[in-house]
Formats: sequence, structure tokens, C-alpha cells
Amino acid sequence: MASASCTKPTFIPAFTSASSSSKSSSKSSFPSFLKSTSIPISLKLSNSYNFQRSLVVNYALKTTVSSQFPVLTSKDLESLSSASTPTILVSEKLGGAGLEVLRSFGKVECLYDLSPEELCSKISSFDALIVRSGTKVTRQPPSLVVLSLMHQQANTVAAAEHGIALLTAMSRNVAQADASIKAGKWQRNKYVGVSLVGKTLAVMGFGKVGSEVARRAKGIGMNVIAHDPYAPSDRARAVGVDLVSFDQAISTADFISLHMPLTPTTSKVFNDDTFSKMKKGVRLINVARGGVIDEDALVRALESGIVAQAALDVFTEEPPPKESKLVQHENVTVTPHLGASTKEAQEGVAIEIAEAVVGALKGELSATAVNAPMVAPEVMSELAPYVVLAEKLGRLAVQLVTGGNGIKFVKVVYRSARDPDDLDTRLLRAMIIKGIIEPISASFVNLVNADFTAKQKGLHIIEERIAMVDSSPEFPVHSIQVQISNVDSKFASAISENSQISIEGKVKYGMPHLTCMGSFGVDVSLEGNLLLCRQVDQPGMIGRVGNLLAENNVNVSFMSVGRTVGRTKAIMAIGVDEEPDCIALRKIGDVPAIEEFVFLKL
Ligand SMILES: NC(=O)C1=CN([C@@H]2O[C@H](COP(=O)(O)OP(=O)(O)OC[C@H]3O[C@@H](n4cnc5c(N)ncnc54)[C@H](O)[C@@H]3O)[C@@H](O)[C@H]2O)C=CC1
Ligand SMILES: O=C(O)C(=O)COP(=O)(O)O
Repeated sequence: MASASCTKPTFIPAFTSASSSSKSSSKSSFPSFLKSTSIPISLKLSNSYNFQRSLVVNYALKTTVSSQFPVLTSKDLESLSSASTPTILVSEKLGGAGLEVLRSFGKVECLYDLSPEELCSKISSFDALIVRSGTKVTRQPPSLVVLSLMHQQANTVAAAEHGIALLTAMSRNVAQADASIKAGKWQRNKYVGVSLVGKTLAVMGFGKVGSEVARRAKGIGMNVIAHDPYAPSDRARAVGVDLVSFDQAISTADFISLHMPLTPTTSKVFNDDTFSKMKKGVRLINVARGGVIDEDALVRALESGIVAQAALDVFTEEPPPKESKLVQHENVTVTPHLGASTKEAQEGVAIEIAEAVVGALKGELSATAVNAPMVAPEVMSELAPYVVLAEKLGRLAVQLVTGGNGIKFVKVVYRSARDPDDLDTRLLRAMIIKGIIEPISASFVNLVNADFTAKQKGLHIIEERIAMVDSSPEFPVHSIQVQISNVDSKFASAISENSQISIEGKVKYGMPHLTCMGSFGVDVSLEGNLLLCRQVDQPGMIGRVGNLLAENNVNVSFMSVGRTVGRTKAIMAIGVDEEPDCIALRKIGDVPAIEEFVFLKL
């Protein structure tokens, strides 16, 4: 497995793989909208290009990387198209049809199994580099077109089929029985399986892959339920599946199949606590991401018999350590991240990628471009802080949703003193969509694909402009309000009088601030993490919560208290640099005057 980690001084340290914690060292004033999040394929256009002239294209939110790319102007796109015949290095296996497309456009060389050093030295003599997820590109040459190989429609079907393959193979001990017979044994009694018909399968995450798994499982006679706090219930009904709460799903299922993305909310969501709520003898399938399971807790659950069997395609660390207790467990069936590995998926994806690469090299705008231009640079620089605010508000609003009928209706209200023709809200809308979709999905959202992605997810976005006649048009936007209707919230105080989750923010001193939540006015900078508490408005509350955070060595960065009427209810919004541990959070919840609280990562 190669790792391209170039350290030449001319290279800008721009991205790194998820497993590495290093961050971009190029301090850019550009908002996170311009961050690339997936690097399975990268193309370096030409050494002579400077960084500003790279088109960064991203197909999926697969391998998380941290990088920042300046937005392109239309001139940059023209420059891309004037590149001479490119030379393309393919360092991992790419489908033949994709190679043909590339060969029809440039000079292609396939050099597999290069050492990191060899790859690093080779890169400089090529215009383009194409890798799969086996290569970690940790530094970016000044001019890169970056494409991700994964997450096309073909992958969805492939992953769903693999989920079903693991489900059926596990229930009939296919892998274990195969190993046994090859070891010269004939153990018919040992490998008696369990039937699937009439059993309940809980699909956790009813997105592209989950819904396809559900469809197929129903076809083999299973009773399918699903948990997905953000999926529209009508979409589930159309497949004949009931959406249920997390606890209901895990406590009633005989089989649990995981199809949610790895996010701060889903990280290790299957842990000692949640395993203890499952039916004894439950069977678990994971074709999503290893990190959603606490793997040590799964070993304990297998040993105690809570989990009878597990079938895993993905692991926290890939490949997992050889001595991994989980992988070696006799009731565990494993495959080496094969979900997307069918000939059809690989060919289909290879063609799409190759066409997109060629398109990018021709200077065409890809719907997966991370730094796609569409907004004039002057407008972009004026809107930059509002872009950050818009994304944070979307991110915050979606984290407050806990269930209901799925996220369907989002209303955005802009208050502005500008003439309607003088405020282009497309970028802000795209960022709100990005903020709402990315924390809960495997999709990558940018300016070009935002509206399409929202539509695909069944999200209706309505925008309203409220003219601020008595204020100065010096600033483009006075405030942005995001409302999500028909949903339940994990923080009831975020629900406004119109029964919607409603949050509002402003840019203050160039920084995004939360200024209203539900009916409560607050004022807290949207940075780092946020702890929201609703409490009885009485003396000593700030001190008590502050002390509990201090005991946990958590530093408070901002704090604000808002109330409707004095000495009744108040909301305390506390910005914290670190994440309080579960004990500290439990202690905060145990303070008698605190009626509800929620911890959110921004
Ligand atoms: N093993 C493999 O080779 C492959 C793995 N995958 C992985 O499968 C997963 C699903 O992929 P897609 O279906 O394409 O993504 P998707 O974005 O279409 O669906 C994910 C669904 O999970 C839901 N979700 C988000 N947070 C949740 C939570 N806390 N609880 C329950 N549901 C939640 C979202 O609302 C969404 O409906 C991703 O992690 C993806 O990376 C996808 C393809 C191949
Ligand atoms: O599309 C996905 O989410 C995948 O996990 C596919 O990963 P791969 O490139 O086959 O290692």
C-alpha cells in the first residue's frame, strides 16, 4: 500500500487521509466550503500552474481530508483548458474502460505497487495521478485536480448486495463451514444456521445503500424496520418499511445492518450501552464504516452472547491488526472492504471518473468540483463570513433534529438592507444545504450540486427575504434564520412558537454568532463545540455548570444566557474548546435546575 507524502518545499501541505490527524498548514481565509473531503484520486495538472488555478473535484465524502482550496475564477478554468497533452499516472487498479477513456485523451502509465518513495518521486514527472483508497496522499502539489473514485450509483448496488451476501453467509456459517471442510473436517452439526424468513432486520441508515438492502431483505421474506432520523417517512413507506426510533430498532431486531455514515454523532454509536439494549443473540452486519462500532465493546458483546454473530466489511483501522480479537473471533465473518468491489461497480465508476478527469483537464466544470466558481471573486470575498455562518447554522440545525417525519421542509429567512438585486443568496443557500446534509450523509455538497443533492434527499428549501429598511446596506446580510419544520428536536427549546426548529445567526466582528434559538435570544460565537442548557432562571447556574466543565478540564470560550421573562426559564449557550466526557455531561444533566441540555459539535 503506497503513501504519497511529499515533502518538497514547493508542495503545499493541503490534504491528508482520515486516519492521520494532521491539518492543513496553509492558513487560508477561505471558508470550509472550499475544503476537499475525499482524495482517492488526484490529478496534478502541471507543475507550472499555481495553486489558485487548480480545479478540485470531489466525488464523495469517503476518506476525510482536511484541505482548503481557493475558489476558482472563470479565467482559471480557461487556463486549465489550455494545458498541453497531460501525462497521467495510475498507481492503483482502475477499470479497463476508464483507462481507455483516459488513453484517448492523454498519455497513461499504470504503475501499481510503487513504494511511497517511488510514488513520490514519480509524481513530479506526471501531470496527473490517479489513486484508489489504498494510497494516502498527504501533501498536495501546487496544482491538483482531485477526484474520488468512490460512491457512484454503481457502488450503492454493490454495497447493498455485499450487505445481503454477508447477511445470508453469516446466518448459514458459510465462511466457517468452508474453512472447516478445507481443514479436512465434516461438521454438519456444528454449522446449523438460522433462517431469515420472518426475522426482523433493522436497517440503520435509510439512505442509498440502506434502502436497497431493505428492498432486497424484504424479497427474502424478512420483516424490515429502519432507523434514520433524517429520512423522509414516505420514502420508507414506499419500500414497505417502518421508520422507528434507535432504541426500538436495536431492541426488536434479530439482525441489524449498518448503513449510516461515520459522523461525530454515529462514531462508536454501537457501544457497551447500546449492545446491552439489544435482543440476546442478535446478529450484526457492517458494510458502512468501521468507526460506527466500538470494536472492543463488540468483542465483549460477542463473548457475553448478546451478539451471536457479526459480519464485517469495514474496520476502524484498515487493514485491521493481524492479532485483532474481533477479526479472529470464531463468530465473526470478515471481508476486506469489498462493498464496492464488483466488476460492474468498478468499471462503471472508472468510466465516470475518467470522463470527469478528462472533462476537468479540458477545463469543464464538474458537478463534483470543490472549489467551483460561479460567484464573482469580489462577491465571494464580501460573502465569505456569511458563507461560514450559513454552513454553521445548517450544521447546528440538523444536529438538533431527533426524529419526526424526516427533514423535508427547510425555510431560510435572510434579513438584509440590500436591494434584492444586490444580494445573490445562491452561495448562502448552498452552504446551508451543505451544513444540513453533510453531517448526516455520505454525500459531498458544493455550490454546483447543492440544489440537486437537496432534491435527491427530498429536501424542499424555501427562501424569504425581509427588507431591513432602517438599517445600512453596508453589510450584505443582517441575519440568517434557518427553520426546519415537522421534526422533533433533541433540545425542545430550539422549537419556536410555530413548532419548527428555528435558529438565527449574525456575523459579528467577522465571526459567525448564534443569536436566537427557538424563542430565546442568545449570543454565542459559533466556534468549536456548543453546550446548550435550558434551566430555571436562578442565581448560581453559570457557576455550577462552569465548575463541572472546569473539573473536566474543559475550557469555556464563550457564554451567553438568554431568557424570555426573568426568573422563569433561561437558555445558557456555552462555547467550549474541548469535548466534555460522558461523566461531565451526566453531571450537568443531573443539576436539578437544568431541564434539558444538548452538546453539539460545530
Ligand atoms: N463497504 C463499502 O465498500 C461501501 C461503504 N459505503 C458506506 O455505506 C454508508 C452509507 O452510504 P450511502 O447509503 O451511500 O449514504 P447516504 O448518505 O445515501 O445514506 C446515509 C443515511 O444515513 C442516515 N443517517 C445519518 N445519520 C444517522 C444516524 N445517526 N442514525 C441513522 N441514520 C443516519 C442519513 O440520513 C442517510 O439517509 C456510508 O458510510 C458509506 O461510506 C458505501 C458504499 C460502499
Ligand atoms: O464508496 C465507499 O464508501 C467505499 O467504501 C468504497 O471503498 P473502496 O474504494 O472500494 O476502498
